[in-house]
Amino acid sequence: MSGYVLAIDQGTTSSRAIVYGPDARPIATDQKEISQSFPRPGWVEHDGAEIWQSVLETCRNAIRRAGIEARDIAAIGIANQRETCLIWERSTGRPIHPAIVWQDRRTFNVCEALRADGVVSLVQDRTGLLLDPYFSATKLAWILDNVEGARRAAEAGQLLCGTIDTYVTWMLTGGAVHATDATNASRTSLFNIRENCWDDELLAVFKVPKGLLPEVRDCADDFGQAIAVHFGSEIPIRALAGDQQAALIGQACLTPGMLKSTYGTGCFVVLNTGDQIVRSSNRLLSTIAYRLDGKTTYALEGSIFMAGAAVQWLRDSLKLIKEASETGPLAHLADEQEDVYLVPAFTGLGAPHWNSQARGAIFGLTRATGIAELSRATLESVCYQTRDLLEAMACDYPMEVTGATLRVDGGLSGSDWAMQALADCLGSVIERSQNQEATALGVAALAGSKAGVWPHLASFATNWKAKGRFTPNISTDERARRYRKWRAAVASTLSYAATA
Ligand SMILES: Nc1ncnc2c1ncn2[C@@H]1O[C@H](COP(=O)(O)OP(=O)(O)O)[C@@H](O)[C@H]1O
Ligand SMILES: O=P(O)(O)OC[C@H](O)CO
Repeated sequence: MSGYVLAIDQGTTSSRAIVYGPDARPIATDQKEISQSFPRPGWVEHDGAEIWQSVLETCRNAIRRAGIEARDIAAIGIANQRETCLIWERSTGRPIHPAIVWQDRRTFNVCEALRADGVVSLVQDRTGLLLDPYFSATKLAWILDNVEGARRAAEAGQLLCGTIDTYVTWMLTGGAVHATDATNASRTSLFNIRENCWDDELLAVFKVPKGLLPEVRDCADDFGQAIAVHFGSEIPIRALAGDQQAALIGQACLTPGMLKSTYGTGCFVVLNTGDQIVRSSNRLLSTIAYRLDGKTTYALEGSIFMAGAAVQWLRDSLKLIKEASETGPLAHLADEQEDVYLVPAFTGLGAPHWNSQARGAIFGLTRATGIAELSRATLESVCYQTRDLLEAMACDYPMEVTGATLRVDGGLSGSDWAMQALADCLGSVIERSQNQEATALGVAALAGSKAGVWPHLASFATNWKAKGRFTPNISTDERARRYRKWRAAVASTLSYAATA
């Protein structure tokens, strides 16, 4: 065994595997898109078997490309899209229903009924989350209630459940380990973030049997061995973390007050709040940033459902572009006189609005509006939503919105045009990490340090470097004018959603 680390990043749009060398530099990577299905309006599903196959294949390809053997790998770390969950048969590993994805809104009515039962403050107090279909609990209960015989089989101990990290670990270990980490557990609505345990009262409220749930461990911990049949020899699994929390570590935001913004399918701003659970008055989430050696570090999070997904809408639904990367150059060509605003509330609006009923809207269309202007409005919508989050965060925690520095990563952060627009929108400096794959790096750092082949996490803070830097380039008045228009567009969208 030498100091190589294999990071798995199982995201909403794709699975990635990256092999890092002993010096923590990426040396080989592989990526495979996974399909998403939308069986009904507001429903979003993944095929669990496809997820598993894509993870296996990308890992094998990355190891081969790295020119190493499985026995050279000291540890595997797994980061994953959070909240998305599965229930599978204990005996075969076969999921009994497609994974219900974090974006899925099918349990809206269940949440409304629970709201009427008065459990909102119980959920908020114990979990730091809001009562919303976004989180896993109502999704798990939905599967149990809608797959014939599932509740009975669950009570008989024949089924197991988990978020994607747990399923991948189960499959990698050949069914030997049923575990998750504290960050993923904190996104289920079933985990008490103060007591650090599954909460019996919440399990009863959401009707999820405790026997289905995985054991909760530290983020850097012993998660067993990937069995030899997968890669030729056993590889220890030494870290699990939700992708946004892994990116917080990959961006070296390891001290209270540091924050990052990740632009993948959605956008997630996560602020490290240290050992303090900061309760938001602005509908942000209090959540677990990481748990190491039994010590929990907390975070405040703002979640936007549509960032890169809005770009995918231009590509896949409107078919205006062939590649996501076309949007930046197109936006650059947009007519400055056109003042178009897109509110991408395709599955409702996330933080700070949390409105499940809102739907997308475009404002300011003229006969001259074309692909360029729509591309610009799409990329700008991501920037304005980020500002909405930061404005809300600054009311809960002492920090600057304008004049600060924001670390960014994720697929969409690769767009220079979008990152310049973000700097203009916030009036802040945007620093793009030299490791755009901050999620994979973060979970590799956890696994490598646990396996003892990489230095302690703290050294990441001193080695962190920006590769791209974007500084604001518009006047204060123009920034204020555009943001006013955006807020008016959101207000109109919400008011339309409220119309019976
Ligand atoms: N150059 C680009 N310009 C605009 N959007 C991009 C660009 N590159 C990637 N994206 C968007 O970023 C998303 C992919 O980012 P990624 O971090 O891989 O997401 P995830 O982890 O959610 O699978 C896609 O939704 C894609 O539309
Ligand atoms: O797939 P991503 O990277 O957009 O992340 C999804 C989030 O973890 C959902 O909470």
